[in-house]
Amino acid sequence: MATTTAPWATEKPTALLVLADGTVIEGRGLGATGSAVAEVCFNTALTGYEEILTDPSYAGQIVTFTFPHIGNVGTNDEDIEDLHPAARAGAVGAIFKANVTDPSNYRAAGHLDQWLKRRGIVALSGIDTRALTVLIREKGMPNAVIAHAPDGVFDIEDLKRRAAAWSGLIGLDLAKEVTSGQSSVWRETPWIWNEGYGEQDAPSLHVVAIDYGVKRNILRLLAGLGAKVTVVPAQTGAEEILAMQPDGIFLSNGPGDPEATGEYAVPVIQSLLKTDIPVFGICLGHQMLALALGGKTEKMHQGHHGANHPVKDHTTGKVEIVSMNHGFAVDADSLPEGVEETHVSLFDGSNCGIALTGRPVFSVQHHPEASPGPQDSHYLFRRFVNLIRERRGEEALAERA
Ligand SMILES: NC(=O)CC[C@H](N)C(=O)O
Repeated sequence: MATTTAPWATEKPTALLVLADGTVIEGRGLGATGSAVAEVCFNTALTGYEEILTDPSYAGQIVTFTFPHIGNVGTNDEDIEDLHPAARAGAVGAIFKANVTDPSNYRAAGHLDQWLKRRGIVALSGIDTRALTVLIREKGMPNAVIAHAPDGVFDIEDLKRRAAAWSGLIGLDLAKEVTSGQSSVWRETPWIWNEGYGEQDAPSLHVVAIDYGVKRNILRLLAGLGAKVTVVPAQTGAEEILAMQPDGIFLSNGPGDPEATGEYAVPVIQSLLKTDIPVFGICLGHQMLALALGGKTEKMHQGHHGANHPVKDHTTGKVEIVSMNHGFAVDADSLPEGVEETHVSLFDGSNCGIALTGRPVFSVQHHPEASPGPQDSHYLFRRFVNLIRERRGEEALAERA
């Protein structure tokens, strides 16, 4: 029988979180044994831990869940978000407050502990996640090593050295680590209650999605709106993409520093922008579109990771509650003339969307595909498909279903 009480009175710690400043936090180990060095962030979503941990944008990160009870709905094979699960792109570590209980849910196929082991995610439970969250809010996202040893034996000085020596996410191109090795066609459509995922039959338009670490639900939503989606590796050249005769080009989310990834992605995006093909970017794709247009990105203090962030769409005046996962942001003041700021975070005023004036090119910082999170922003996929339909002389879909 799993326990949910803090075990320290009677147990030896079997996991440690060692921060780059030498702070050592003791917990109970679960998931993979061994250690991982990464940046620690916190995510405030109440549900969707499997989708969060398999979001490739979390590569190079350890996720602290502020929601105290994680794991009680178990795991299944449907709620994964990375395109190539064998490659295990996503978070390298996870931190929970309560110790993980046995699963209780009709969709559960397994226990979170076993699932974390299979995914190679090192995890720790039984700590004061509020205190860690306050620390991140005050000091910013720390670099750290998370270590799990079932016998409780650790070389703490070595862990401290490794945490302090890690370069951090600034300057790291992680998209090349998580992108597809080859092109593929995506046909799965969104999940429907009691039916599961669907299969596309007759796509009417073609979208090429550049995979910097794409989430599956983005591809499902595009497929559900009638797009045949060809997913191409991050380093695919513009000529090769244009030879596929896309009706639209999608720039995906992904991990790491947009400036580092931009080294090869920006020239490709700049070439694609010379055509009149509609372009839509999400998160890392948004940041790289901004870089391609001459803007700048910067590292954030604590980042935005959750499923309850209010964002205002200036083009309609409406507020949407969105899913977010980013530690870098576009500096709105750096945007050149001809690039409008379309969306803004109502938490801190940071940039959440841009569009090229008079052109079918736009992107957002948040995650309109949710998974997990609210579906308020699904309309952005329809906005993209409508730009494609307009260029093809077809009637627009209603922006909200
Ligand atoms: N979800 C994403 O695409 C994240 C983009 C980028 N890696 C960031 O942290 O800001």
